Amino acid sequence: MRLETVAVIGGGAWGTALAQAAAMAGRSVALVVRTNRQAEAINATHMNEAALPGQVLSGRIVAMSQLAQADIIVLAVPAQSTRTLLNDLDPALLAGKPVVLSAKGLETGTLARQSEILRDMAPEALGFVLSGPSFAVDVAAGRPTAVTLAGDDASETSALALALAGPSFRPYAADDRIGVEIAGALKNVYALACGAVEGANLGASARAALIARGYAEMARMVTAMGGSAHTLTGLAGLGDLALTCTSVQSRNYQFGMALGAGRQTAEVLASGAKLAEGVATAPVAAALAKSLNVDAPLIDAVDAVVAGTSDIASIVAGLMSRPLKREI
Ligand SMILES: NC(=O)C1=CN([C@@H]2O[C@H](COP(=O)(O)OP(=O)(O)OC[C@H]3O[C@@H](n4cnc5c(N)ncnc54)[C@H](OP(=O)(O)O)[C@@H]3O)[C@@H](O)[C@H]2O)C=CC1
Ligand SMILES: O=C(CO)COP(=O)(O)O
Repeated sequence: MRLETVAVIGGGAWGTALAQAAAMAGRSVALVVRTNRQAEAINATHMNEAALPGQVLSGRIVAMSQLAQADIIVLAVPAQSTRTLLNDLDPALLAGKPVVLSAKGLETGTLARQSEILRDMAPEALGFVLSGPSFAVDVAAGRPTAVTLAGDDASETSALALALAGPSFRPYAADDRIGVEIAGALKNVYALACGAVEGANLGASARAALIARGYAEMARMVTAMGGSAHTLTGLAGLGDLALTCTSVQSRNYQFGMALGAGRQTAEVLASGAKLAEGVATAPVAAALAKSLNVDAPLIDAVDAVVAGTSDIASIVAGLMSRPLKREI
C-alpha cells in the first residue's frame, strides 16, 4: 500500500489540524475545503483563520476545493455531514484506498456509525477510524498527543499509523472499530452531561461520579454492539473521556454548561455555539440503547435535557433515587 500523499476533506478545526499532523509526519497533504476562495486564502497566508486562528500551517499543505488522487483520504466533516460528503465524491477516488474516519458521532435517523456510512456509500474503500484525546488547537500546534487508529487488517493499520505518526502525534494501531467509534461518539454525550454538572454547580464529586458511571454505561453499549469493553481502557475510551469531560475547552462541555445553567438547546444553537456533536448524538444513542435493551440512564438523561423534556433538578433526583445495586 503506497502511503505518501494525504487528502484531508473538511476545512474546519479538525481537518486543518489533521492536515498539519500529516504534514509533520512527512506526508504531502491536500486540504480539501468547500470553495476556491477558501483554498486561495489558505494557500496565500498558510493559515486557516476561520478554523484555527493564528496557527501557521506547514508548507507541505496545499488547499484545494476538489478532491484529487491521494494515497490516504481523511474525512473530517461533522458526523451528520459524512453521508452527504460521500454522496458528492467520485467513489473511484476512494476505491481500494485507506479512508480515515475522524468524526465522532452517530447518524440521525439511521443510527449508523461513521464506518457503516462509508460501507454504504463507498463499499470498496478501506475504512479506518481515528479517535482519542486530541483538541485541534493542540494537534495543529504540535503539542504532543496519542490517539487510537483502528482498522480490520492489522498490518495495514500499523502501516497507516506509521504514515501518520509524527514527533507530536502518536497513533496506536487497534482492531476494534466498533469500540473506538462508540467511545468517540458517546464521550461527547457524557461531556455534555459533565458540562451541565458544572453549569448547574453540582460539584466536582458529581462530575467524577458521572465519568465513572458513564464509563460503565459505555462498556455496556460497546459490548452490546459487538465491540470489546477492553478498548475503553485506551485512548479513544478513557483518554478522550478524561479530556472532554473535564475541560472547558471542549465544545461539548461548553454546550453542556449552558444547558446546566438553564438555557434551552435551541437558544444555545441560535447564539452561534460551535459544533457540539453530542447534541445530535444523544437522541441517536438513546434510541440505540433502547433497541439493544441496554440500561443507559445517563444517555437518557442527556437526551431529555437536550430535548428540553426534563430539567437538571428532576434528572438528578431521578438518577439518585434509582434502586441501589452492586457496582459491577
Ligand atoms: N475540533 C476538535 O478538536 C476535534 C474534532 N473532532 C471531530 O471532527 C469532526 C469535525 O469537527 P471540526 O472540524 O472541529 O468542526 P468545525 O465546525 O470546525 O468544521 C467542520 C467543517 O466541515 C465542513 N463541512 C461540513 N459539511 C461538509 C460537506 N458536506 N462537505 C465539505 N465540507 C463540509 C464545514 O464547512 P462549512 O463551515 O462551510 O459548513 C467546516 O469547515 C467532528 O465530528 C468532531 O467531533 C475530533 C477530534 C478533535
Ligand atoms: O473530540 C475532541 C477532543 O478529543 C474535541 O471535543 P469537542 O468537540 O467537545 O471540542
